[in-house]
Amino acid sequence: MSSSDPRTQATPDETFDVIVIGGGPVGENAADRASRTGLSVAVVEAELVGGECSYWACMPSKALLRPGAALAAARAVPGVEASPTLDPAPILARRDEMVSHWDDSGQVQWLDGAGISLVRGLGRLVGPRLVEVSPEDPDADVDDLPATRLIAARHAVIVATGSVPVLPDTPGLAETDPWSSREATSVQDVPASLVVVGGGVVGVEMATAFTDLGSKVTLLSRGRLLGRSEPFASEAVATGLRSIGVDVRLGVSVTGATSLPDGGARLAYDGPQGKGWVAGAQVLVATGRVPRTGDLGVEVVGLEPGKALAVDDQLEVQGVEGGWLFACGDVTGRVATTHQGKYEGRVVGDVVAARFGKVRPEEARAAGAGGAAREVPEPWSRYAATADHGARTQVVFTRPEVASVGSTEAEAKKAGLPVRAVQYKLGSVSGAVLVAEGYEGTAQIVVDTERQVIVGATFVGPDAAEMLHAATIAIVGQVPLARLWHAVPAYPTISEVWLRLLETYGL
Ligand SMILES: Cc1cc2nc3c(=O)[nH]c(=O)nc-3n(C[C@H](O)[C@H](O)[C@H](O)COP(=O)(O)OP(=O)(O)OC[C@H]3O[C@@H](n4cnc5c(N)ncnc54)[C@H](O)[C@@H]3O)c2cc1C
Ligand SMILES: NC(=O)c1ccc[n+]([C@@H]2O[C@H](COP(=O)([O-])OP(=O)(O)OC[C@H]3O[C@@H](n4cnc5c(N)ncnc54)[C@H](O)[C@@H]3O)[C@@H](O)[C@H]2O)c1
Repeated sequence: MSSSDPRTQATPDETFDVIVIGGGPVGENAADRASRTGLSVAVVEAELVGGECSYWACMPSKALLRPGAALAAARAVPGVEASPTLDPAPILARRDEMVSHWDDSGQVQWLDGAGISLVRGLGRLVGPRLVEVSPEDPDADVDDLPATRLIAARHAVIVATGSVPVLPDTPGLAETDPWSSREATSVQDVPASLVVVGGGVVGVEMATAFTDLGSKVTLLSRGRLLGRSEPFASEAVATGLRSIGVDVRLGVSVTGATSLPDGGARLAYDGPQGKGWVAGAQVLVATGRVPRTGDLGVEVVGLEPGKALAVDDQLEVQGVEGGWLFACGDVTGRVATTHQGKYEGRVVGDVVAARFGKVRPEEARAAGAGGAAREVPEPWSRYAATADHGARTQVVFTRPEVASVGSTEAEAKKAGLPVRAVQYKLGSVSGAVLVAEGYEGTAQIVVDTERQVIVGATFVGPDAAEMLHAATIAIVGQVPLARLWHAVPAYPTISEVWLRLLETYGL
């Protein structure tokens, strides 16, 4: 859009210091921090405040997965009466509670309490610091939605619009009316059988959840499962899925899909044994997500719609003049987890609050204020998302769980680090034996042998999730192994594996 576009000349209906487009978990955090130095902040949200994570992703998926994990834990201890199967009705009812019945009034109340304005509708950039907000579906009955209006930001716009699922252009696939993770996590009627396409995080978690709910699940994956994880984690998850009854087919590429007369679908694929097919009552496509910039108007500031918004460590969008456009969360393409996105939200909120709010001059400088002569904020300061690089965390809530932080061994080697990986079987630790009969799991640390610090860690096993944060602290703190030796794990906890890992390394 040129500066002669009538929308950029129009008087805005309202002006705020900061506009956040997207009221998901990441946008909420950014807005909260940005408002802390007296700036007025508006959040523009097209659907529900709380975003994908609260209603169609993290919360409902974990609510569906927890009962299976609890039952497995009960079964692993003699003397505890465990039911033979799970009952879907109360599981779905609890899921509904966890997503507040897809009602965002609690989150809206929170925004109100924090003094942040909510502007409902789809936000679109129409010029520098200018956002047009319109009802998301212009044809809908929208009595309660405002007509299109123009809002302006005095200082900054922060984009936190998240991501959208990808549907491969496989012939016939779209016509089978496949589920994305939205329909899967909000399921009301559990299908008798489910074919999952994609062996990433959504694929393996949903294969687990729907098996627990009673579906007969087949999972088709082009490569190994969880392709970015340590290979031993991929193998453990494949074994775990097969042990609960999932038909896991690896190395297969879906070539076509046909709808069946009874409402199901048949998928054809090429696999290691040649051509094959599988049919199911429902198909779930879990082949990844892309940043949501397609409908955001980024072309007006010279960026390409559909692409990630590339940011620096202050979350300032690269390639846009004037230091006013920022982005955080899934839309940046950096990391696609809620917690890492919220961390970015806190960083960008603090950067904006310090650069444009009422703070001491040295604080503003530390946050990178000052135009061309500005200082670059220090790594690991509150104005830099340093942990995005070497200390990303993720937990995959399968059985076994996979919890990881930092680099895998392969990533560290690729980055040219001199590393050595050491593993220890969790089942040999007293704490694990007490938690479950026949506990199976593995812990691994990747050590930079020159600096004698940990650069990556992976824990695979029941309840491995809760072991992760110790590793995260060791990595972020760059704690030398010689000092970690003095972090004495309590007996008998599963964390005693830390001692065993250090002994295995040679301490
Ligand atoms: C099935 C599933 C399970 C997951 N489980 C986990 C998990 O256990 N742990 C974890 O850490 N991560 C998990 N994730 C990833 C997590 O959901 C995302 O990383 C997280 O939601 C990103 O937050 P966000 O705020 O960037 O985006 P979102 O949560 O997608 O929020 C973006 C918001 O922006 C709004 N929006 C978009 N465009 C506009 C616009 N133009 N105008 C106004 N509003 C707009 C949307 O309506 C939405 O509310 C899961 C993802 C999926 C799909
Ligand atoms: N517990 C968690 O933290 C959690 C849970 C779910 C999702 N998420 C996030 O959500 C994002 C999306 O998850 P996802 O599983 O959809 O994506 P993903 O990128 O993790 O996995 C996608 C998988 O689909 C495969 N694939 C891609 N195109 C394909 C095609 N045409 N045919 C067959 N397979 C194909 C890929 O090889 C990959 O294995 C992830 O980045 C993840 O971080 C996180």
